[in-house]
Amino acid sequence: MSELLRKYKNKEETNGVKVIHDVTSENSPLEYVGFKLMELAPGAKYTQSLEKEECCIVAVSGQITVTDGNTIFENIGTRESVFEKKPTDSVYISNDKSFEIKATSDARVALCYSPSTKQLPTRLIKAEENSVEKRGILNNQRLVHNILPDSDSSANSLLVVEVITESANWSSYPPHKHDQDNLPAESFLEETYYHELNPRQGFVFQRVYTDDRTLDETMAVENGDVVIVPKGYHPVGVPDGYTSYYLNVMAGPTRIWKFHNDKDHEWILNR
Ligand SMILES: O=C(O)C[C@@H](O)[C@H](O)C(=O)CO
Repeated sequence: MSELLRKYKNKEETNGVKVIHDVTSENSPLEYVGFKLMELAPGAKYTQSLEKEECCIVAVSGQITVTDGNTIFENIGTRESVFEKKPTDSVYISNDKSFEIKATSDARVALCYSPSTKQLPTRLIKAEENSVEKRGILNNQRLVHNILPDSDSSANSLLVVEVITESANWSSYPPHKHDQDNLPAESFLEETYYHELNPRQGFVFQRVYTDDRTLDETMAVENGDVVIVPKGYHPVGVPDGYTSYYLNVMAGPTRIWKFHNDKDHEWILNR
């Protein structure tokens, strides 16, 4: 199996907390992006003391209460399923701070990390503050919820976005990459994809490839899987009958999303 694909595995529960995914710089090729996906039973608590990394806590589904020890955000999270197709609440916590998450219902929570040294204020990113975009035409249509876009200076490095792609459509398409630290032409951003499918037995295909094809992997991605994109183009194709959701975390040396389309496929934009 590809080293870029992390399968969903039903993990053992410790005090109501299941850590389903834990992508770190120690166990992946990523330097700038860390990603954790947890399932919490009602009443379960997860605490963490951040060192030199910032964290964006996304209430993927269900409700949670989050505190950094000073401020408390109670019962945040707006949906029971990502397929309600509405934005959710998130909390930004800066490096060298601690936080506690308490589930107030069954909850799925994403923790998005990136190295950081400059302290910034804790911030509740309310669902209604997400900018919502409809992108694409024909069979390339998707719905985007911008949680932490580069236009929002609440974070030092993290960029966080959700994408819903309808049945028989493509997203992250035409294929684009952001793996050269060469602004203003292109930025270097690593990326993770956390995928969900509706109905849940579905799958999508995600290809990760470079121009010279020294990296060229096409993965069958199922509900709950994570795909790691250290570099290269990374399009997603969704089969007929299934709706795709993914949560992207991006980070790199400069907090700008400046991508480069694969020239061979850019023509699809001009139909
Ligand atoms: O527009 C899309 O289809 C979503 C992608 O841009 C996705 O967020 C990504 O690949 C970011 O680099």
